[in-house]
Amino acid sequence: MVYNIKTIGNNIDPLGLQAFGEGFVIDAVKEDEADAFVCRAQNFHDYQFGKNLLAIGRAGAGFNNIPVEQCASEGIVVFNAPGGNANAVKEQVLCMMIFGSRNLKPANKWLTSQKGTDREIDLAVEKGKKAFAGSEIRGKTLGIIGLGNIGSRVANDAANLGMKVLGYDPYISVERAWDISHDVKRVTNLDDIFEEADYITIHTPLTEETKEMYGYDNFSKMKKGVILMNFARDEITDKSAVLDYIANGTIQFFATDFGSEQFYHQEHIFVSPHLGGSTQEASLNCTRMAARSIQAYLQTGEIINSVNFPNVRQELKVPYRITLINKNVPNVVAQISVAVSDKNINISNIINRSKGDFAYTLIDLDEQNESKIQALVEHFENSENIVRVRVIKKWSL
Ligand SMILES: NC(=O)c1ccc[n+]([C@@H]2O[C@H](COP(=O)([O-])OP(=O)(O)OC[C@H]3O[C@@H](n4cnc5c(N)ncnc54)[C@H](O)[C@@H]3O)[C@@H](O)[C@H]2O)c1
Ligand SMILES: O=C(O)CC[C@@H](O)C(=O)O
Repeated sequence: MVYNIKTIGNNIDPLGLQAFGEGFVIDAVKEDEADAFVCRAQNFHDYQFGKNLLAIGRAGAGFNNIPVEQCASEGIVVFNAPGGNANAVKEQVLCMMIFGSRNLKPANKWLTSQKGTDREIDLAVEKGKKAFAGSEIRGKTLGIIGLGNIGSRVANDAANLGMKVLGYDPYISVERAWDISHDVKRVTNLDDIFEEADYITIHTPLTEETKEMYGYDNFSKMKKGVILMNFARDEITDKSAVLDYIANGTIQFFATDFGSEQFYHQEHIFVSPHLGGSTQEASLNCTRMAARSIQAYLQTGEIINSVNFPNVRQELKVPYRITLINKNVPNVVAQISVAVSDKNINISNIINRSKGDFAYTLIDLDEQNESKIQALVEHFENSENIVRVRVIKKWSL
């Protein structure tokens, strides 16, 4: 069995794609014939997915560019690469804190406007540089909103650099909480971040809840001279509020990874072109993670790192495995079991896990007879609550 993978956009790491290995062909077919896509930040809202498409691998963390619920309803499993670019973003955030504190942007602008011989410039520098004397991050308070893969790494490293770190994340996973240094103080009220922090960095996904969440209301609680960073998503901060609070001196420096004309050529703003997660290492990690998830899903039906279906892992030991994407409605598992026994087939193992309106069912069958399996597949294909049926044959019996 050969699977066709289509890369979307031209920023997919070729070395990372090698993780697909044998049994996969890259970019040999058109988008509507592919079994799976590997993509980065391309927008798939309003995109018409092909009927054959089984999976999308997002070689990155944020998946707000993909309509994941629509994908679930069309039987498409969406994977991301959690943590694959977290170190890259963390490093840029640490860089921005220091870059902002040391006034390097206005200092560089002032210096490069000086004319004359080197001696004359040197005299001007020594006379004028005090206007740009900055402050150190050691001993200051950093507030982090979102303590996931990126936020937790920023928290630990900032604590190691001598900062007092406050973290806010009402949905933090237990696993992630274990990774965070005891020196990081967890706060349960967002106001504590805005009232106490000298530096604030946001690392939450863009959701209905977080869209423009950070604006006038929070900023009115900030101390004067705060350095604010948004390396999460453009829409998370209210742009007018950012500009107004820069104008009144509350925000001393704003670093964002998302371009907007309103932010260009502003002394107190540094805009980077969505570079936080764009290092060679991160691109390789993320592509490799997306490729491995797709590979496992297509070849074995296992789900690892999906954002629209639960994780399902089960070693493939039987001749035939059937996987179903079904509506999460009562009685489906019973109907599936009855259908299998009606064909006089024995179930070796069945796993059914739901997420939202859809569920994934993996059925391992103690059966070698291909025509019996085919009849069962046809039954499932005609079942109203089942949106995707796949049959996976163990390679070597
Ligand atoms: N600039 C870049 O290149 C770049 C790179 C990677 C990720 N990102 C963005 O950063 C986001 C975070 O990435 P990550 O890898 O840390 O993701 P993650 O899923 O590991 O962590 C997100 C954290 O945010 C928390 N959270 C969710 N809603 C929250 C809320 N309302 N308030 C506080 N915390 C909340 C979650 O509980 C989770 O712990 C991504 O969703 C993506 O949008 C940007
Ligand atoms: O793919 C990219 O270049 C951006 C990645 C980043 O925004 C992410 O959410 O992982």
